[in-house]
Amino acid sequence: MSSSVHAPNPDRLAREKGRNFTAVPVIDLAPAIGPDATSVSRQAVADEIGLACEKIGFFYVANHGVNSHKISTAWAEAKRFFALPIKRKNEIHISKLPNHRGYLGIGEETLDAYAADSKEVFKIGLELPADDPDFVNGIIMYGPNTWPRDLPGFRETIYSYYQEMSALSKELFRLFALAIGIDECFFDDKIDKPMAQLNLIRYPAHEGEPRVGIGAHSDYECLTLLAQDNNGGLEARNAAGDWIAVPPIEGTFVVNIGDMMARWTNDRFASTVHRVYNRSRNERYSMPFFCGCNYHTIVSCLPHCSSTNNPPHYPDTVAGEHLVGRLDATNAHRQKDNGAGA
Ligand SMILES: O=C(O)CCC(=O)C(=O)O
Ligand SMILES: [Fe+2]
Repeated sequence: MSSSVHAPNPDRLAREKGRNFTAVPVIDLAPAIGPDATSVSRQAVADEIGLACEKIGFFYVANHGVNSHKISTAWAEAKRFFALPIKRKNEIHISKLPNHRGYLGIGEETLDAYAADSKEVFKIGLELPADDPDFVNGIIMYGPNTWPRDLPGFRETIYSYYQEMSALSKELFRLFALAIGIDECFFDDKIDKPMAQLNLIRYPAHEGEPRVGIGAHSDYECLTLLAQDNNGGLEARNAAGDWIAVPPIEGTFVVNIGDMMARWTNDRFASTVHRVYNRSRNERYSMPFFCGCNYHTIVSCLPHCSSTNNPPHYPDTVAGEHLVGRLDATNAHRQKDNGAGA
C-alpha cells in the first residue's frame, strides 16, 4: 500500500537532501535476535539500522530467523493462487468484500498517475472475528480474511507466513526504538492489533520495452518487509533522482520505511520513493508485508526527533484515519465507495 509522488513537493525534496545513497546495505540480525545476543550487540545492530533508515530508508536483513521452508511454500502457494482462472480470483474481488482484503486485477491500483501499474494482487490482513468491535464499526483495516475456495493448504501456508512477517516486524520495531533512543518497548502496545497487510503480487510477463510494474511511490505504513523473486526490478530513488537497484539477495528480506514511520520520527527515518521497473520482461512475483501500527494510535513526533531548529513537520495523526485516506486516493474501488463514481 503506497502513495503517488507526482504532486510537486518541495518539502519532500528538501528532506531527501543528503540521502545520496548508491547501494542498499545488508544488516545481519543475528547479533540482535540470535541466541548470543546481548544488550550491547543489540544496540550495535540498532545503530546500524538507524543509520540506514536515516540515510537511505532501505536495508536488507540477513539471519532474520524466518524458516526457509515457510518462505518457499508461501512462494509456491502464491503461484498456485495466481494460476487460478480469473473468474475464480474475481469471486473474492476486493470490491465485493467488507474490508480491505481480497483480489485486485491488473490495472486496478495505480500508484503513479503517469504510468499504470501492471500487476495483480491478493491481500490479507490480521485475522479477526466478524464480531471484532472495530470491524463492526466499519474500520476496513480489520475483520476476517476471505480466502479462495477449493485451494487446500493455501490459507494455512499464507497465514503462517503472515505470522512470521508479523513477528519479525515486532523485532524490528524494538530495534527502531533502540535506534531512536527511546524505551525499547515503546512500540509494543501500539502494534498489538496492527494494521498489517500481506500482498501477494504477480507482475505479468510482457514483450517489448521494459515496463513499469509498480509506479514511483512511497509506502504508507511504518515498515515494509519484502520478499522478491529472482527477476530484479525493484529500484529506490536517491536525492539526486537516480534509481538505485535493490536486487534480490539470497537469504534476505528487503526492509523499507513507510510514511507513517517518517511522520513518527519527523522524517529522521526516510520513507524513500521506489518502483518496480520490469526490465527482465519475465513474469515476476513478490510478497510485501506492510506493517502499520494499531488503527487508533495517535502518531505524534517522537523524542529525539525534533529540536528548536527542526520543529515537528506534521500534526498529530490518528494512524488509521490517515492510512484509509491514502487508500481512498489510490484504489479505484475505494473511490467509488466514496462517492466519486457512485
Ligand atoms: O514488488 C516489489 O518488489 C515492490 C512492491 C512495492 O513496492 C509495493 O507493493 O508497495
Ligand atoms: Fe512499495
